[in-house]
Order: sequence, then C-alpha cells, then structure tokens
Amino acid sequence: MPATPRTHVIGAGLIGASIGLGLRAAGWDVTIADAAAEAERLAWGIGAGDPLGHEAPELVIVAVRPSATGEVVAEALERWPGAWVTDVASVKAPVLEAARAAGGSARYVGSHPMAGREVSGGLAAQSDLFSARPWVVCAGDAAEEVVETVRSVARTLESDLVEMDASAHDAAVARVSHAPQVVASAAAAALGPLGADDVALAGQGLRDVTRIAGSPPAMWADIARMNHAALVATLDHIIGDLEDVREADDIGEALTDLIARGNLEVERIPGKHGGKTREWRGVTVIVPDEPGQLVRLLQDAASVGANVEDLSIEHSPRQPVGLTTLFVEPASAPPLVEALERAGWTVAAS
Ligand SMILES: NC(=O)c1ccc[n+]([C@@H]2O[C@H](COP(=O)([O-])OP(=O)(O)OC[C@H]3O[C@@H](n4cnc5c(N)ncnc54)[C@H](O)[C@@H]3O)[C@@H](O)[C@H]2O)c1
Ligand SMILES: O=C(O)C(=O)C[C@]1(C(=O)O)C=C[C@@H](O)C=C1
Repeated sequence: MPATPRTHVIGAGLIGASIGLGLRAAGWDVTIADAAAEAERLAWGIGAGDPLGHEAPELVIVAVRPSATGEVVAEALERWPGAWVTDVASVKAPVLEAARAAGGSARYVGSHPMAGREVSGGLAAQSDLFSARPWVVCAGDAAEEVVETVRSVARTLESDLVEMDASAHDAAVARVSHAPQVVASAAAAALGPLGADDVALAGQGLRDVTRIAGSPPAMWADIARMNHAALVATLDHIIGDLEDVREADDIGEALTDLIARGNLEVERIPGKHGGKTREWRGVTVIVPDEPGQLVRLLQDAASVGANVEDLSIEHSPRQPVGLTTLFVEPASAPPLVEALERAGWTVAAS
C-alpha cells in the first residue's frame, strides 16, 4: 500500500467532506460519493474529492449515518476486494460485527474521530476539524499493515491517535459523548414552560451546557439504538445522582456532594491537546473595547515567548472593557504578568 493510498470516501456530510478536504490538503488522491446527488455535488464543488473514476480505490472511508454504516462497509468490502475499509461511525462494535458477517474483517479497521459539530452536512465541513482531537482506531481482526494505513489517515489529519477495543470504546463514549448529548437536550427541553422573555435571561451557564442541544436528532437516534446498553447504564448513573439530590432531606448537602464530585471529574477532561489534563494557568487582563486591542495583547504575550494555549473573552455589549483570559503553562504565567503590566495592561487575576 502506498503512503498516500487512492482513497474513496462514501458519505459527503460533515465528517466525510471534512476528511476529504483534510486529506486533499495533505496531497492525497481522494474521490467522494454520496447517496444524495446534492451532497455529492457540493463535496466535489468545495474540493473535498473528485467523482469516483474507473480505478478501484485502495482505501475506502465510510462516513454515512451510523445505522447504515455496517451495510455500506459490507458492500465496500465486497465491491473492492483489493481495498482496505474503515468507517467513522460513533459506535464501533456493531460495525465490526457487520464486517465479520461479510467475511471481510481482516481488511476492516474501525475509526472514530472524536470531533464534530452540532450541525450536519458538507456545508459545515472543515479541513482541520480533526486537528488535535482524539481519533480512535479499533484494529479488530485486521492485519497490521491495514491498521497502519488507517493510523496514517488520523496522523495526516493531525489527530491524536488512540487505539482501543471496539466494546471498550463503546462503553467509554456512552459516558463522554452519548449521555452528555441526552443531558444537554434534556436541559434545553426543560425551558419548554418558559416564555421568550424568561428564556432571554439565559447566562453563559445555560449556553455552555446546551451547545449540543442543537444537534440533528436522526444521528443521535441511531447512536442510542446502536449503543443502547452502555447508554442506559450511564443514564442510570446520572438519574441516581439526580434522585439523590431531589430526595435528600438537605438538598444543599446532596448538591454539595454532587458538585464536589463533578469538580474532581471535570479536571480530568483533557484540554486543547487531547492527551493531557488542563495544566495551564489563566492570566485575566482588562481589555478596552477598541479595535486592535486584542491583537496588541497577543503580541505583547508573544514578545515574552508565552505560548497561549487557550483564550476566553468575557464581554457584554455596550460595556467599555472586556475581560480576556490567556491560558499559559504555569511557569510562563509570572513573566507574562510582569511583561503585560510593563506594557501598560491591567492584570485582573492570575
Ligand atoms: N457529526 C459528528 O459530530 C460526528 C463526529 C464523529 C463521527 N461521526 C459519525 O460520522 C458519520 C457521518 O456523520 P455526519 O455528521 O457526517 O452526518 P451527515 O448527515 O452530515 O452526513 C452523512 C451523509 O451520508 C450520506 N449517506 C447516507 N446513507 C448513505 C449511503 N448508503 N451511501 C452513501 N451516502 C449515504 C447522507 O446523504 C449524508 O450526506 C456518522 O456515522 C457519525 O456517527 C459524526
Ligand atoms: O462537538 C460536537 O458537536 C460533538 O458533539 C462531537 C462529538 C462529541 O464530542 O461528543 C459527537 C459525536 C461524535 O461521535 C464525536 C464527537
């Protein structure tokens, strides 16, 4: 197999078109197809891949809705007997079973990029969608050279490669991805009794908790059906915690316990680079609401070699200043504070 195999993507939605854009940007020869003519034309138009020609692909990437993935993987294994096949569905064990049932599991490797958006379709595609995000590879029954080719897709898209057994993957994503979707949707649905004026009171907390409540239901219905047992086990855990709070004699005490446990666990969620926990420190600066100020702040931070790992801006309309927090390695924080104050900035917290 060449280092950049002739690759065919089936499914030109958010994930398939993003993979096509990213691989092409790295110089891969990519073709792309979709059951919907409009999606296919869009993908060709934005440069996510060419129409499939006469030459058989060497690598096939299936990026269709989760419930259709097993069938499309089986068809690809049969149609291109010389090709290696991977998929990106959010649940892995049922797809491995479908590859086994088709007698092609030696040429099949499961993938799951842990990156996406709450919108679907190729219009939302981004070539760097997977950059610095985990990309799970489930080797299953495949030969090492097949697994290595699929790893090279993840590396080319600058993802952080993680290797897992398909069932262990499914149990983990029930907690880190599938149950959070249910909880976000439930939090948003609880707004139902409120009128528009009351909903307008929403602060940043509700926005943070409900971003993914805008997700398309069809994909999540498929995911829930395919990962039913693991999802229900996670929901039981969450419902147990909620019941403990509701039933407690002292609701404050019960909530203190829940929030304290949440405080501990949230610290374990990896930051920007995926592999490590959040290790950086925030330096919060008062920034006047004038054009060019943010650029000046970042330039001043760069002048002392501070690598800004993340950035947050708290700002209300019509307010003359905003609070900008620069997140840096702990050791970089003191020299950064000193340099910013020397440059005339007011550091509000560090
Ligand atoms: N959206 C996310 O956040 C995300 C993240 C990681 C993985 N995934 C997985 O990626 C896959 C695709 O998700 P998406 O968000 O790109 O969905 P999408 O709805 O944006 O795109 C899916 C595309 O597949 C096409 N399609 C459906 N059946 C087909 C078939 N039989 N043959 C050819 N094309 C077919 C549809 O027409 C559509 O254009 C899913 O399996 C999902 O579990 C999604
Ligand atoms: O960022 C988002 O919008 C997502 O929900 C992406 C997300 C997730 O992180 O849970 C959702 C489903 C996929 O299987 C993988 C990633």
